[in-house]
This record gives sequence, structure tokens and C-alpha cells, in this order.
Amino acid sequence: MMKEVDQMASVASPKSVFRRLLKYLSPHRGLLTLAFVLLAIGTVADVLGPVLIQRFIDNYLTPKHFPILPLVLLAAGYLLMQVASAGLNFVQLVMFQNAALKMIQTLRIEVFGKVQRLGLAFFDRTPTGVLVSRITNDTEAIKDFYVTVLSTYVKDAMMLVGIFAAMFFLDLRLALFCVVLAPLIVVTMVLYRKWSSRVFHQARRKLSQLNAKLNESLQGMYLIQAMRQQERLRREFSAVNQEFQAARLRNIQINSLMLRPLIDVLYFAALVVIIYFFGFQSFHRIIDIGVLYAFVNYLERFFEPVNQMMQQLNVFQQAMVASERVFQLLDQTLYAPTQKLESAGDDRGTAAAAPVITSGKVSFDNVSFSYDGETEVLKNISFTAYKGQTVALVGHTGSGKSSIVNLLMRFYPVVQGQIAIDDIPLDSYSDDELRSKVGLVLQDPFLFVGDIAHNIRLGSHRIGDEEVVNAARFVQADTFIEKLPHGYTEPVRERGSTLSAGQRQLISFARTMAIQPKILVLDEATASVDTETEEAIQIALEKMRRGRTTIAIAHRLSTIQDADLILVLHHGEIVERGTHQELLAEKGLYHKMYLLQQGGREAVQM
Ligand SMILES: Nc1ncnc2c1ncn2[C@@H]1O[C@H](COP(=O)(O)OP(=O)(O)OP(=O)(O)O)[C@@H](O)[C@H]1O
Repeated sequence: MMKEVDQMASVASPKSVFRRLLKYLSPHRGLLTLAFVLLAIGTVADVLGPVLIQRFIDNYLTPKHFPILPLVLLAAGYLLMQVASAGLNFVQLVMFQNAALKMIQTLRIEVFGKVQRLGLAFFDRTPTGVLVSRITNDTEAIKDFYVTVLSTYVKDAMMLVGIFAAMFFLDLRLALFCVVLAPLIVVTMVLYRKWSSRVFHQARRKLSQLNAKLNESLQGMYLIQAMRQQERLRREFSAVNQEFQAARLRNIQINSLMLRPLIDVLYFAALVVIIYFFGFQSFHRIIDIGVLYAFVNYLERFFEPVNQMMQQLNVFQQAMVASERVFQLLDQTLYAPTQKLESAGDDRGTAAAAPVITSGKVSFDNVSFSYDGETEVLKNISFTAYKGQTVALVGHTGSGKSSIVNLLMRFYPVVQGQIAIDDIPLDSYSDDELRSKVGLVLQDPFLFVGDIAHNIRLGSHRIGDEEVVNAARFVQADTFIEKLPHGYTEPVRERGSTLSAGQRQLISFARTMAIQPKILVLDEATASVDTETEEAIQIALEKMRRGRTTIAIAHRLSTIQDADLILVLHHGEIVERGTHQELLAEKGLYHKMYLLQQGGREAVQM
């Protein structure tokens, strides 16, 4: 599975990734322009400092000439510039970071929204941990690009321009010498980017895998503890962790070699050349000590931004790799079939034209389906469930029962054959209409963190308190809910872990009934609950089915004996169809399954 995710890594060019990152700046143009202006003023103030000192040394200190007024003005000017530079730098930094945080917030919401629109086929291939990694770690790395890299680069670039200008003003030859340094620095940067990219990609991939492993372990904690899998999972986690560590170490090695030390070597070489140059000149003529001071100072200042830029190159490179991964997720086209429909819906006319489910007749016409495009898991499925009828799907595990439900719920697109509701193709319905008229009850009901009422209402404004209570009463969940210390406001922990399986099931029934669906899709619970709860569940189910078209996956044949039509699936095909009595009389697969289950029950009873 991991392999597939890794293969998703796109090969977008760094330039296009960079351009795309910059696009996120545009909504904050005003703030950023102001920050740039302040930065420019602050930089000018900063750069002028050594020029003033040079003036002081060469015009006043060396000739030992100390007139009060000019010196006071010089000192005040110097002080003012330092204060202005510090103040403006502070303000521009806050502005930059503010814009950066806003941008990253936008990006994170965009990624989260995108993930929610993707089809289930995407999630089949992508481990949850990998997605968590994209939305948290990768966007965090991009944040660093905006917050630190961008502002540092702009500031340092301005600083370099200012320093060069001042150097040219002081001494042309030395300034030209420093210009020669620039290509060397650029070559170092390019080489670093080239070598580090691969290592960063690997480290990110390992981090994703680490998160995926962690997520899998947390999700399966129940089983891990029950089956004593702790040691195995610890070993697997530690192996991925080790690989992550190795990738990070390679990353650090490249950084340690390429970033600071190489630039330091360049700096010292430049310093030696400058001192040699001034020393040589001093044999022939008196040199200005102030100019020497200013030059050494500028050289140091020149390397300061260069060093900062090199340090940021590490963050920059990580951000580029992370951006590539995030953009690749944003560019995913594996939409949920419903989403595809919604985007197409814009030009399909007004919402009033969208069909409405009135009677709830469901029909499958020659539907075949494959998850991976290779193995057919459904073959020529045709049946009709008329208004108010119950159609039960039975068959051995893996025979295709859930796949039929997955298609009816539009979790996967129908490519071959057609599914229709009220004789209108499934694709024609809006997502809203389908979700409000087709109620799905899952085998393992998922409860959200919140309270009981919140779990029944699921954020719908259409469902008031009264409807919540009515829905609970309808499925007879009210009895246990009212016994809870806080009743309907009783807190629900993650996945409803503090409630029993039967209670969770009843809440999920109430949730489905609250929307008053026309069609019910049931995946019969296989979890064993006590007889009393089982009875409550069966009574609730029967009430729910009354007057509603129901497509029910049944594991226990005893629960669907009154179904209007039973479809027996085998390897994705309907091999038998009819009522309970008809199928028993046929003495085929259904009969065999029935006898097996009866036998099992009798054996238990004995
Ligand atoms: N998301 C998926 N991706 C790929 N193959 C899948 C996926 N879900 C199911 N399958 C395959 O499709 C086939 C039918 O599975 P399906 O879940 O529909 O069976 P089922 O009858 O509902 O089984 P069960 O009673 O065990 O739930 C199986 O071979 C299964 O391996």
C-alpha cells in the first residue's frame, strides 16, 4: 500500500511548485507590499551605519579633529538609524509572519476540504496516516517557507543590494572582487538543492510511513491488546523509525557539509584577499583606515545574509518537497462520484430542475463493477425494489453484498450498467437529495465526539430537539438515553467507546430515522449483543423498514424471512432470487446456507 502512495509522488518541476506557492501570496498583496516598503527603509538604515562610522574614523578620528556639533549630529544620526532599523525590522517581520500564517491557514483548509471530496477509491489506496502527514507535517513545512524563508530571502536580498551599493561607493575594485564571489555562492546553492532534494523526499516519505504505522496501531489498539500484538507492532514501528532516522541523518550530513562550512571557507578567503589588498596598498600610500574598517565590516555583513540564506535553503528545500506532495494531493482527480456530479451541476441548470426522490423505487440494470479495473466483483446485477419493498442481499463473505451498497450510495462510480431511483439515473440526483432520502445504517456505527443529540442530528439545522427525541423514541433508543446521567446531552467519546455496541447501533438507527429517508440501506450488524438489545434492534429495524424501500445486507437469514425479494450472491453474481419460501423450495445455495445456520443454532441450543 505504501508503495502505491510513494508512486503518487509527482514530478512537478521545482519552478512550477515555487510559482504555485507564490500564488498564495496574492490575497495578501497589501500587507506584503507594506512589509516590503518597511523592510527596504529598515535595510537602508542598517546599511548606512558603517558609512557613518567610516566618516567618523577618516574625517575626525584619524586627523584627531573633534568639532562638537558635527560629531553630535553624526552620533545622533547613527543612533537614529540603528533604532529605525530595529523598529522597522520588527514591524515588517510581524507583518510577514501574519500574512504567512493566513496563507497557511487557507492552504490547510483547502487540503482538508479536498480530502473530504475525494472518492473512497482514493482512501482504499492511501493510508490515513499518510494523509494526516500531508495535512499536518507537510503544510507545517510549507508554513516555514512563507514565515521564515520568504521574509529572510527578501530581507537578505535587499541587504545584499544595499551592501553592494555601499561597497561600490567606497572602493570600486574591492566591490568588483566581491561580485566575483556571487557565482561561487550560487553554484554552492544549486549543488545543495540538487543533492538534498532526494534525501528530503526520502525523509518525508519515511515520516508519512511513520504516521501511517502510528495511525494503524492506534486504530487497531483493541485488537493489538487482545491478540498480544504489541511486540510485533513495536518492532515494525521501530523499523520505520530507524529508516526515518537514517534519512534525517543523511539530511543533516548534507546540511553540515554544504551550508555553513563551505560559505565560511569563502568568507575567510575573501577576508584574506581584502587584508592583503589593503596591506599591499599601504606600502605605496597611506590608506584610509575608515575604508578598511567599513570594508571588513561590509564583508562580514555580506556573508551574514549569505549564511542566513544558506541556512534557510534547508528549510526552503524541505518546503519545496512538502509543497510538491501537498499540491499533488490537491491535484488528485479521484473524486467521489457525487462530487463529480456537483461540479458538473453548475451548468446543468438550476437546483429546481434537479430530480426529487418521491416513491423510492430502486432498480439495478445489468450492473457490473470492479474496484481495480481488473477483477470484476459484481457481474450483471439486475433487480428492482419497488416502493416500500424489502430486498435482502445474502451470500458468503466476499460475494459482493457491500459492493452493491457502495454503488447505490454512490461511493464508487457506476461504469457498466445503470442504477436508477424512481426510474431516474442515480447520477442525476444532487448529493443533498440522495443523502437526505437514502438512509444508510452501517454494521459498525461510527459515532462522533460530541453528545448523543449531536450524533443523532449530525449538525443538520433541519432536525430540532423534538425531532431528535422523536427519532430516538421511534427506534426505542429513548429508554437507555434517558437513563444516562445527562440524557441527550451525555458526552460521547471518540467512536462512542463508552457506549455498548447495541447502544451505538440504536443511536445510529435514530440518526438515520431523523432524516426520514424514503429508502433504507441496511448492513446488518453481526456484533453479538444481549438478547434484550437484539430484540430491541430487531423491533426497531422492523419499524424502520415499514413503508420504506429497503435494501438490506443480511448475515442471519432468520432476520429477512419476510423480505419481498432475496438475492443470493455468489462470486459477484445473483445465483438465486425469490422469497424465503421459494428459495427454500429451490433447495439450492440459500437452502444450504439456511440449513447450516439452523444447524448451528440447534447445536448451540443443545
Ligand atoms: N475497497 C475495495 N477495493 C478493492 N476490492 C474490494 C474492496 N472492497 C471489497 N473488495 C473486494 O470485492 C469483493 C466483494 O466484496 P464485498 O465487500 O462486496 O463482499 P461482501 O459480500 O459484502 O462480504 P462480507 O459479507 O464479508 O462483507 C471481495 O472480493 C473483496 O475482496
